[in-house]
Amino acid sequence: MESPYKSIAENIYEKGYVVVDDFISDDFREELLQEQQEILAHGQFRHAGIGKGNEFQIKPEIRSDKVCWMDHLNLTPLQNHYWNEIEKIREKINQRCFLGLRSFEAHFAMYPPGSFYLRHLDQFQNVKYRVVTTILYLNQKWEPGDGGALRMYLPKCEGQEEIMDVFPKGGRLVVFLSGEIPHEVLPTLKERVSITGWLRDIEY
Ligand SMILES: O=C(O)CCC(=O)C(=O)O
Ligand SMILES: [Fe+2]
Repeated sequence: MESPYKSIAENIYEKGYVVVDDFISDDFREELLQEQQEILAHGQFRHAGIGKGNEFQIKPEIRSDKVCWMDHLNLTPLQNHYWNEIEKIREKINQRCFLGLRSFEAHFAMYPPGSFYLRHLDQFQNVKYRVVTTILYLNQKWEPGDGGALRMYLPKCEGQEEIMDVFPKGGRLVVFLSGEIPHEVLPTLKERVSITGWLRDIEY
């Protein structure tokens, strides 16, 4: 079988996004979820905001998730394993797409019941170093009735868009071009846990 990393890079090159099921094993997903729950229990999650630097604002009417950033200089063993998986994607994307990706940033995200994130692009308006978004879902089970889909607006010819809804099924990885694919998180009925990361064209 073709390596998932190479196939991710090929899909990013051809269409700008890809959804990969079972990107990680169920054991690894469960361990990451447990780590997230411990961090949450220690009160280390914060209300997420929008914008960068002086533009940063907490706006619950736009996004109502909570996040905990990973520290790339101080990763736990599990976070390091996750980082290494993303590193393999970074290498393949650079080889195939010449995007000059140099670094990565990531946070755990937790959407409490009733929360959402309205339509947006992941590139900031003032600084555009986020080039590729990666989202890995950690919930054990997800039913369509639980809501919380990631809705992507895929650009088509003549300004048209195609809507694609992706459920946050555990172990599923979604990768897309941060500056090109608008997306939103539809209101979730259940606690929704993920790791969101961005491959960047700047050094640490
Ligand atoms: O969790 C998701 O499905 C998307 C999250 C997102 O769009 C973001 O954090 O920028
Ligand atoms: Fe986003």
